[in-house]
Amino acid sequence: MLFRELLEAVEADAAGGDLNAVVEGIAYDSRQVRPRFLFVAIKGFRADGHEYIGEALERGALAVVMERRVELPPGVAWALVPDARRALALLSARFYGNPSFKMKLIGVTGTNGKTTTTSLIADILAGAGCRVGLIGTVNNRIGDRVLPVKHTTPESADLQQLLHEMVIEKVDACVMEVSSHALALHRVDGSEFDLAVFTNLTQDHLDFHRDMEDYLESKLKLFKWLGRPGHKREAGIAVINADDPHAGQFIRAAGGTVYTYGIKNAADVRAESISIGARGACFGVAGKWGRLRLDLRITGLFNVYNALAAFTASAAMGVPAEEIKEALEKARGAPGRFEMVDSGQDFAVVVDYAHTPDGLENILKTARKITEGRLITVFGCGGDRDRTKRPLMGGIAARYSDFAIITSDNPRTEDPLKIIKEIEEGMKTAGWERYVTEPDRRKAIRLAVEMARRGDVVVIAGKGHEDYQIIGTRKIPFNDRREAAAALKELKKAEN
Ligand SMILES: CC(=O)N[C@H]1[C@@H](OP(=O)(O)OP(=O)(O)OC[C@H]2O[C@@H](n3ccc(=O)[nH]c3=O)[C@H](O)[C@@H]2O)O[C@H](CO)[C@@H](O)[C@@H]1O[C@H](C)C(=O)N[C@@H](C)C(=O)N[C@H](CCC(=O)O)C(=O)O
Ligand SMILES: Nc1ncnc2c1ncn2[C@@H]1O[C@H](COP(=O)(O)OP(=O)(O)OP(=O)(O)O)[C@@H](O)[C@H]1O
Ligand SMILES: N[C@H](CCC[C@H](N)C(=O)O)C(=O)O
Ligand SMILES: [Mg+2]
Repeated sequence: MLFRELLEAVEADAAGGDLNAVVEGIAYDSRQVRPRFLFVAIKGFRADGHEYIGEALERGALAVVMERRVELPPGVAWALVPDARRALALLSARFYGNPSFKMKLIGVTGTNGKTTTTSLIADILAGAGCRVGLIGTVNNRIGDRVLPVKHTTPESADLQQLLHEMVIEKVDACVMEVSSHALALHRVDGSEFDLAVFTNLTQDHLDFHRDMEDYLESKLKLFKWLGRPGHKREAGIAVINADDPHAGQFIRAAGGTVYTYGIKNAADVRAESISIGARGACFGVAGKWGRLRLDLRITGLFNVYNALAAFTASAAMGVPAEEIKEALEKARGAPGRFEMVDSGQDFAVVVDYAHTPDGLENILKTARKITEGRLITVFGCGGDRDRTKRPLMGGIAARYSDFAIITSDNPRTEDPLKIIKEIEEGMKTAGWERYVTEPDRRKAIRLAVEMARRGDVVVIAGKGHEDYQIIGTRKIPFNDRREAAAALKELKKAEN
């Protein structure tokens, strides 16, 4: 595509060089530049893409989009833009032919429940005969083809390329997780959503967002876009959790049609007569789309919310209630979310991805309901992430567990012992002493399994599906489910 045609997608302050240059690809990282590419220079948190323009040109870039003027060899096409991340998104959308216009695009945002809810919606739409794309934390999928992920929500250029591949592969609907980072950093600008779901807003990411207000503002963006004049889908749909204290703000922000779901407050779709069992949740759904009973294979009150969100979104898109029921009752949810590790032992071992105060509270409340003996919690907190959630999670573990083992999550570049100490503060504030610390996650899991007796429940929280542990800048293979299974196997050997 000609550079000048691409530029129609952005409001450039100035442009020059060979505007008729034919751009064959777009890169935001100099190391990914190939001959005849456009390089977009982003001033990041750690590095400044403008410093890498030289390297991009050496690799064959023929055009550069930048926020500040950098001397370029004559002839190289260029444009100056006020916000390079936004420009990257709009240029990429145009380069790939605005793929989001060619399918139904469903975005799910919220602190917790995005992966689970997107996977449920994807199952329902696939059951209804759609070819489905999925974008999120665990993996990206085009139909049955599974692709690896770097982020929950990809950088805009990667996202547009992926959506373009989905168009080629005749995807009817793409369901994607939209993280607050993505909204704040313009990764989904240029993607137009038909439907947006809000799950909940609780504390997380205060390392990145100034405060909760700033976190909320970024999530609201997804809803402000819906159904606005000029938006290609003037009839956008918003699906909102009526029980979240921020529901009103989302409802007011949303354009298009709003549907709410909930358990406590008045809502268009409500769950009633809920029973939470070890192997699943069972409840009635009543409201706008009639009345039916759901017998799910996933459990916990939070999964009742996720299922309600998926139900409401799919019903609003026209999937018949009976088809939704069939798909939801078969669904296994996302891997590493309340996943039981069962080797025939007489206590339960649950691996879960809870890594926020609210997530941990929910999972432990659910675990409590199925615990006859003691609830033993193994958890840590990620390094280089929101520090203020550490003592809160310590306090929550203290409130719901009979015993806790504080260990390492992904310490990244922080000192694991320092992270553990910050978690411990929460236990100390609660005046609770029934815990030990064990920075080696493998040993911590073994210890929990060795301690467990008949009727106990061991919850291993924080890493869920992750198959690695990030220590320093190294990513080493590590898998909670496999570690728990290995610990159980050893226990059996020792008993025989
Ligand atoms: C906080 C955050 O989201 N940071 C993202 C941001 O990084 P940054 O601004 O620090 O980038 P930088 O390293 O300063 O580099 C600036 C620019 O120079 C370029 N560069 C750099 C080096 C070089 O040799 N050449 C070059 O061109 C880089 O490609 C980049 O374009 O832009 C980068 C390029 O897209 C992202 O990779 C990076 O994600 C980092 C790695 C990250 O960990 N993000 C996490 C927190 C995240 O996004 N998480 C959310 C989910 C959270 C949740 O829901 O729980 C997600 O959506 O995954
Ligand atoms: N609706 C919910 N409300 C509160 N907690 C939830 C909810 N759904 C799931 N959880 C908890 O949060 C954990 C993460 O769930 P899930 O992966 O679906 O969320 P996510 O929003 O995709 O997380 P991430 O931001 O890391 O991508 C689960 O393992 C569970 O402990
Ligand atoms: N998307 C979240 C995942 C956190 C998972 C947890 N295991 C951790 O590493 O903190 C993040 O990047 O903050
Ligand atoms: Mg997720």
